[in-house]
Amino acid sequence: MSDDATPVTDGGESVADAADADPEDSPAIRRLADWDADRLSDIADEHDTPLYVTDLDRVAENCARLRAAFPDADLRYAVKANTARAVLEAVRDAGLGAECASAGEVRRALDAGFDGDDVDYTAVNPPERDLDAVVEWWEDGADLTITVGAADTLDRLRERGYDGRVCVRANPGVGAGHHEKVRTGGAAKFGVPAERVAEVFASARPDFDVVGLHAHAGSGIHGDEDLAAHREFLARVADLAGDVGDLEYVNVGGGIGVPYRDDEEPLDLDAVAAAIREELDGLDARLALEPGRYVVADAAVLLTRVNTVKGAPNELVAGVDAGMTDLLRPAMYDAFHEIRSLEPDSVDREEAPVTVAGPICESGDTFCEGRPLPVPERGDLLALGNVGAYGYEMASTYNSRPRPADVSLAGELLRERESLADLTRLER
Ligand SMILES: Cc1ncc(COP(=O)(O)O)c(C=O)c1O
Ligand SMILES: N[C@@H](CCCC[NH3+])C(=O)O
Repeated sequence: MSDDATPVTDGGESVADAADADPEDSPAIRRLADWDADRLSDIADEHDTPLYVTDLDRVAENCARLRAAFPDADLRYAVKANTARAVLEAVRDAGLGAECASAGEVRRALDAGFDGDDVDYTAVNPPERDLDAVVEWWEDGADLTITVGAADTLDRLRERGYDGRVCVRANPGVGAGHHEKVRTGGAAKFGVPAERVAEVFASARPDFDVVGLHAHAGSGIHGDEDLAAHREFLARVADLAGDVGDLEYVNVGGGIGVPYRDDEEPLDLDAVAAAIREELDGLDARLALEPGRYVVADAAVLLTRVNTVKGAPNELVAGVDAGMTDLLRPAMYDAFHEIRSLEPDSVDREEAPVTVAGPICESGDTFCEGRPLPVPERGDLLALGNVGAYGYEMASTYNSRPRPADVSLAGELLRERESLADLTRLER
């Protein structure tokens, strides 16, 4: 990496704000047990459940720790992880840019005040209307970068008269991440195959301002096996960057994982940074990263109330008012989320294996099966941890369930609860 690399956003006041969050003092992970049960209970009483509660200060702290570990890198928050405007503003104030997966995310980023030149649009098989919109905003002065993963996309940009900044996404053939469905590095739909990268760069250079090489291994990289795969990914990216040369930056994507279980240790960010530096050593280009999960995962909890308790002591089922429509990750990836009873007397209750299940008509609508928890009672308030990333964002209205509300820990309404009327608003 070049020594004169500079942060993507001017240091200025906003970076100082993130530094105010004091990365030294902020723990590497905020455990579910660290949330103030009384505060969460009050918020649930006021706003009802199911309810996301988001700690915007924690978002700033996470940004500050990233900045401390990668002082010279272009950091672009992957907006898809959590698009709440207040979250985007916290990230912007912390001095990070925005990485966007669609025209909709680009619009959200611009509306949240990101400068156009701090915005990347990662165009994966981009729909016509997304390209139309993004090129229009570029013509209107948003000097964004479009990350392109296919020669076809370059042609479609040429047809639209776009000659702005382009970053070419390579598929280095190796992926990493918490589940096969989120390992993008080797999946054919993403990026230009390694053997065609040089050719695509050569064809793009006369027509666009080609600024970078991009690759993304996958999401939720955590644990030794993943880190080893990520190393291999980085080595391949470095080779490709060496082959194409003359780059402003090499973007190694997102993917920094967080621990979801209480007994898992958080990643050592400095070690991750050192591995990246080692593998990319000698390249005359800035480093760019686009973390999503790391910024927001532990900044939110999902509150839900028990409405049904049934079953024999050894097969207790706690029926709750949140379901896979509010938090899809357990149903989709068998993802583990900690569950904590927020009832003051729960510490005095016996523990038993409990299945926590939602109101949806599928057996997959289960947050845990037979997990040791204090014996639940109807009306109990439960919290699910680490839901800030890909929690609310993957919520749906399946079974005609309105999406939940999202409230900041300070009590500000970030996203209203959907109403029954909202469910039919688009019908004609
Ligand atoms: C291109 C790209 N960049 C960044 C990210 C963010 O990943 P994560 O939230 O794991 O950091 C993703 C999601 O996997 C992605 O697809
Ligand atoms: N939605 C996934 C992450 C996908 C990342 C986007 N490429 C999850 O919840 O883990």
